[in-house]
Amino acid sequence: MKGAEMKFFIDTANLDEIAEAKSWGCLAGVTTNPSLYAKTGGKLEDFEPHMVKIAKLCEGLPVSAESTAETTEEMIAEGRRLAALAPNIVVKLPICPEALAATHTLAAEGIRVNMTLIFSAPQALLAANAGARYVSPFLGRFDDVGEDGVAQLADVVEVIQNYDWSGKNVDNQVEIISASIRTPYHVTQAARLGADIATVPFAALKKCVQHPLTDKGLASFKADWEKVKAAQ
Ligand SMILES: O=C(CO)[C@@H](O)[C@H](O)[C@H](O)[C@H](O)COP(=O)(O)O
Repeated sequence: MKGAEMKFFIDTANLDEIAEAKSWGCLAGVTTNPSLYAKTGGKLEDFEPHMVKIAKLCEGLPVSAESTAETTEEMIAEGRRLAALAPNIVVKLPICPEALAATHTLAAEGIRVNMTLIFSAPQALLAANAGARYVSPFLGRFDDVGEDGVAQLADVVEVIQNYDWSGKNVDNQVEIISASIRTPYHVTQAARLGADIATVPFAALKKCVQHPLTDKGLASFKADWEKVKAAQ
């Protein structure tokens, strides 16, 4: 089923970047991961309070907080703890057998799970069947190894949109978050394929706003307006 729009999430744990992107009026969510949290310079004990800050800043919007647990039991415990931090926290788990089992339990409790590190359609199908609310296929990392990330995303979009996921999670739907987005080209391709969401790092988001011809056009509008003013 096609979504009403393609939503923009920001892929960062940096509060200033999130606040600025939110001020643009087109932000629909936030995704974070351990590497993005590490980039903020945050300490281990500040991780959960930091996620609460993001969740408050983006009240009502889904904010993915990633678990670093390794066993199913630990993932369930951490998932419950993260989900209890704020109503808009989505528990992010990397696909593996332990995480599928944890997703099944968490989804049955009404907790939203975003299954990440998806690199194939079967992985996405397994995640959705286990109860994931979101699946996150990666684009850029395919390009890094000389493969076609867009073609892989096309497979994921097609197979997920082939089915009705009612009864699998609390919202009865699975949304595809295109992740590892590096460029405006990736955003265009994600939208062309009908992915529900593109989660975009702040630098790439800014590149999506800019275009050299926009800058050129603006400069000439300004110059011409100065001429109008000077002629008064
Ligand atoms: O999985 C999600 C969103 O659900 C992302 O946060 C994901 O972790 C990131 O897009 C990637 O890890 C970023 O990867 P990259 O820019 O290093 O390729």
